[in-house]
Amino acid sequence: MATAVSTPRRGGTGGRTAVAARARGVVKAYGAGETRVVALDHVDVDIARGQFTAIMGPSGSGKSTLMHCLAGLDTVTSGEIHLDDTEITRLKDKRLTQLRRDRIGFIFQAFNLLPTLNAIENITLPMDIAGRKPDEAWLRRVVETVGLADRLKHRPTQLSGGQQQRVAVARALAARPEIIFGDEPTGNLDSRAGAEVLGFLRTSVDELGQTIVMVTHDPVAASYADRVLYLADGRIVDEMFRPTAESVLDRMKHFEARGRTS
Ligand SMILES: Nc1ncnc2c1ncn2[C@@H]1O[C@H](COP(=O)(O)OP(=O)(O)OP(=O)(O)O)[C@@H](O)[C@H]1O
Repeated sequence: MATAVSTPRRGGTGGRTAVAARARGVVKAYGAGETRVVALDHVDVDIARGQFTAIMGPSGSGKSTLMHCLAGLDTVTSGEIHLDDTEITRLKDKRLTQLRRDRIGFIFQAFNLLPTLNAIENITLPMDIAGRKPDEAWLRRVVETVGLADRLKHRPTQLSGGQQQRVAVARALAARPEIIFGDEPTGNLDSRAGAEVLGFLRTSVDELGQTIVMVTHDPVAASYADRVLYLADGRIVDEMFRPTAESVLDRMKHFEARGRTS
């Protein structure tokens, strides 16, 4: 398959499009001449609002590049990316920085917490920097959703890895971004702590209406998503809805076997 798109429509989404982000004809090439690498090769994709989407594929297939382009962290070589009605591929640096700050949340493999700040200070830091006052009721709900209510005064070193990543999840959720991007958010966690964080991401989609896009290698992590996109050689080659760990693993084996015979 060449595309993973749906028709944008409105209604029941508070006036926003039902597609939170979309890519059309996106090409991303690094280098030039003999060292040119095409990381994304004409990718078309729609990311549905209020859904949890996982991006999978072999190492080097373009997962991180796609996430970075969708999130405005990297520029595209050609093609368009829209966040709701904003074409981010047209924005100058300053506007793009503002857009990332105001409309997008990030969770990375490294928790990226400031060691001198306690949990609640880390959670509200991006809003403090932006000069925005947190919505207290929302903040309480987020903190309760990720199970941190009794850990708010703890510094990162006083928290387990799983708890630190929950702080990072709460930090991403606190500003109510339109979309959260996660790059292997459970990559540094043991399976129990990883399951907890994934459970909270799932809850934030189901109960808080959050839109999440997550890059992962892990079929168990992908099984928390509503939809899995498969990349190979910079193209979207398949997608799966309502995945289970078994069905994702089966699909991965299929691609690996095909990769060996092609
Ligand atoms: N800054 C860069 N300069 C040159 N090539 C790059 C750069 N970033 C990525 N690439 C290349 O683009 C391709 C896609 O890389 P990308 O990191 O998106 O893959 P990935 O699927 O996320 O891989 P992994 O699972 O190993 O993290 C790879 O061939 C990679 O070597």
